[in-house]
Amino acid sequence: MSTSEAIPVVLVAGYLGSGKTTLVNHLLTHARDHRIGVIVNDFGRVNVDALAVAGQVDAMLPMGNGCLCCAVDTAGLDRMLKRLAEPELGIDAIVIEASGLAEPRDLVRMLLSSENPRVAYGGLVEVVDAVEFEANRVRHPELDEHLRFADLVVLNKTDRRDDPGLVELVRKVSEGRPVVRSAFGAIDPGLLFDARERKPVARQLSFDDLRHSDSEVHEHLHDAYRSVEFSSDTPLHPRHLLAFLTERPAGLYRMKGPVRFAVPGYDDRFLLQTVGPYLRFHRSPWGAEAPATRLVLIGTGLDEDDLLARLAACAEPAELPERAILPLLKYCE
Ligand SMILES: Nc1nc2c(ncn2[C@@H]2O[C@H](COP(=O)(O)OP(=O)(O)OP(=O)(O)O)[C@@H](O)[C@H]2O)c(=O)[nH]1
Repeated sequence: MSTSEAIPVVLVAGYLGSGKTTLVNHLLTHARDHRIGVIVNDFGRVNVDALAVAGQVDAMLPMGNGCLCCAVDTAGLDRMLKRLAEPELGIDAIVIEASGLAEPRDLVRMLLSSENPRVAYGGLVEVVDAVEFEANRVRHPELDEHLRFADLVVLNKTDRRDDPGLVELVRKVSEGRPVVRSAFGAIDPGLLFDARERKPVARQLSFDDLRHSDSEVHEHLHDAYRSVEFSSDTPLHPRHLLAFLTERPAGLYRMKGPVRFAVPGYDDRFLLQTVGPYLRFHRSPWGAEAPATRLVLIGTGLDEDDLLARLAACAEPAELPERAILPLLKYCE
């Protein structure tokens, strides 16, 4: 299996009672054509309650909707990832629900150090209780740091408190992380990951798909996040693209798509994937696909015109020497 097909592993963290299980269950029940594997990193306490998983550690249950659930302790994480990533399971994404007391950094570190080529870091989602936000910050000052470490913040329980000032505060504390509001964890799975191979990339993230899929989720979508598409037949200058990627706008959560460069010897398909600050390219031949850059950018508060103009400015029709691409190769798998 090529790394371009690596399964994203999304970590869902957040303080006790913030709504992590509710969000995970929402993802499972709104999976549409995604197949999601769930790992409850809960140090013994199984709490995927809405799915009635009354298992013991390492239990793995095939669910009616095609999902798999299991519970695992930290030591077993790698083993569970390996099992869930078996190609015959056809899993599109793996979601790990951290214990409310877990240190998200440890989980991220563990994931990034995984040597399993079938899985890839898919982002740290920090769930925040809108009602208890200020009180929890006082009781647990480390929560501020968790927010700064997150790739995406889900401000949950907005049915009980929906305050624009709070969104601003969360954005400030998290130092500009993308923030989406939710009630009962109702975020669109398409924000976190794509369905693999069953649909062409161009459709995976289209608003039309989302519009016609689920009205409840859809209601949150417009103000929750947006996707911006950029395409160019003209090759991009690797250094200019890297400069863009280094200065990604704060609200940009993830980015994906093939990139074309005009560097002799490097005219392959460079599949770009970013989540938060993480960035990688997977290089492979174009095959039957027409060489062109086609990127989808997903985030909150994105300035589409600015993004498109900055990406268009990366176009460089002239052939470039090898040294132009060298700095980018360290992000290649
Ligand atoms: N009103 C309201 N209640 C919510 C929302 N999301 C979750 N809850 C409730 O809040 C409680 C805690 O939700 P969970 O999803 O179990 O939270 P958790 O973060 O998994 O909790 P721990 O596993 O204990 O850390 C449950 O009673 C949920 O039904 C929401 O958006 N609005």
